[in-house]
Amino acid sequence: MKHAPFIAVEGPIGAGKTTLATMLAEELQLPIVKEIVEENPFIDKFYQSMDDWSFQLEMFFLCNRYKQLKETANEFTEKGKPVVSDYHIYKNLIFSERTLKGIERDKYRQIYHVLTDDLPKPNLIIYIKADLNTLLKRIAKRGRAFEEGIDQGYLQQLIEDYDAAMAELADSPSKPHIITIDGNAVDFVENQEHYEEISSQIKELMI
Ligand SMILES: Nc1ncnc2c1ncn2[C@@H]1O[C@H](COP(=O)(O)OP(=O)(O)OP(=O)(O)O)[C@@H](O)[C@H]1O
Ligand SMILES: Nc1nc(=O)c2ncn([C@H]3C[C@H](O)[C@@H](CO)O3)c2[nH]1
Repeated sequence: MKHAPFIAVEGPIGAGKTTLATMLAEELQLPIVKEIVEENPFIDKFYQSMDDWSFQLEMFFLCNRYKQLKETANEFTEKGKPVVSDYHIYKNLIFSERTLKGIERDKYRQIYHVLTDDLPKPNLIIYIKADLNTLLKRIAKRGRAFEEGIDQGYLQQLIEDYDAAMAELADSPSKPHIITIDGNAVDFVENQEHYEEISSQIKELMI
């Protein structure tokens, strides 16, 4: 890898991004950038009524991530220091293209590009793929109240959107290296060998 690794762990809701990103940051002694969840003032309302709250929610995520990634650039990537994150900024487009419609979607897309085009982009993505059953089990295990009645059609659609997005990212100008993990079969939480298999692939790329 030519530059210091900027590692993003990605995958649909409940795939295990924060869990894996945290494990990697601990083992590799890297700083971690984590998504803001609990302080989000729109997330409950969004899950109760997506049509009414999508724009506010997507803008909130975008502004937060923009701020975090500006700080990440200043503190780490522009200084050639490695960092791991439990998201890729591109997830804003993955979600917003699904949740927004018409003029709001067009406006959001424009704002997204204005804000993010010059942000640093990860050069290594760990993509955790998982099917609907696995995600539903993990979401239930985590037990966040606002995700209790999550629409299965929405989740399935996001699974497919994520696959398409990873193909787009692979072709994007930042040309990230993408490691895809079968999140149904690989259990990096309970199985140490499974975890080491992932971390050794990353360590090899960091040499
Ligand atoms: N490989 C795994 N095997 C079993 N349980 C897992 C695995 N990965 C994650 N979990 C559990 O699944 C739940 C969801 O994991 P986590 O919060 O890391 O997902 P996430 O992808 O970051 O979610 P979100 O999209 O909501 O940010 C947690 O309870 C976590 O302990
Ligand atoms: N609509 C929408 N847009 C996003 O950019 C986005 N990022 C995360 N999420 C949802 C998934 C989890 O429920 C919860 C925590 O990740 O928030 C999002 N929802």
